[in-house]
Amino acid sequence: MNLLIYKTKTELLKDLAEYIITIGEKAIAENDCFNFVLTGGNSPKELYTMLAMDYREKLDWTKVYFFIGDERNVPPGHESYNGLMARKSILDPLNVVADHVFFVDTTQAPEKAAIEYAKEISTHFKGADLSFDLILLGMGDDAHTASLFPGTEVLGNKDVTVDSVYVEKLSTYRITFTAPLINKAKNVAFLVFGEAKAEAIKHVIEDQTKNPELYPSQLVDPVDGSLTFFLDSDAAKLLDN
Ligand SMILES: O=C1O[C@H](COP(=O)(O)O)[C@@H](O)[C@H](O)[C@H]1O
Repeated sequence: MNLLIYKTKTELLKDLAEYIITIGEKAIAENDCFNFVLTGGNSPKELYTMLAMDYREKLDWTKVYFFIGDERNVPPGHESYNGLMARKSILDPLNVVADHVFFVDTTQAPEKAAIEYAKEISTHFKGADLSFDLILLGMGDDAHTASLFPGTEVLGNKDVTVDSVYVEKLSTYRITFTAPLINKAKNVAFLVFGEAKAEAIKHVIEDQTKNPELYPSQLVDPVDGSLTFFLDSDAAKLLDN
């Protein structure tokens, strides 16, 4: 596990953008494409805008395939739809073509949407291992990541797939990568900033006895890949070192 702590969010985002470009270049050099999973929520918006503006000449974006690690069960045009945020902040500004974007079809029932999304991913990987080049993750202040929320059934899903989950405290369904699918990735990076996440991050990184039912981000532990936490000093303020 790599732990990177930055004084400011701006320094963090710049370094994370460069890390993404490095991984993208390597993937394209090796396989002629970069399979990149985006995180949702608020935290990545500035990063995505930065990639689309300041890094548009730094990578061959026509070779990138974009996925989303979790989705809210709202129509695709809804302001809470993670894919819409991605569209506005990075995909449209980079003129990414439709067949390089894999988003969850929430016009279907959540169970069906999850099954269809898993199928689309499998088809894209043409029967090979479902190992993304990079999965970017955020984390909520309750230590959820993707839509792996505390106390939910999906935490026990051992399949390398996409699942639907009812999140009681939000009274809604979500569609999410399972932990085993995340853990297949070649690289996983957490983007976490702000004081509100300090306590959760302390549990996720430092707890000797893991309790993923309470802190689901503890489930993230790539089998063969790298795991890097990009934190600002506020999110890292309760860490021992
Ligand atoms: O609901 C979600 O929350 C997490 C964290 O979001 P943030 O707004 O605190 O950055 C996010 O990683 C996930 O993709 C999203 O659906």
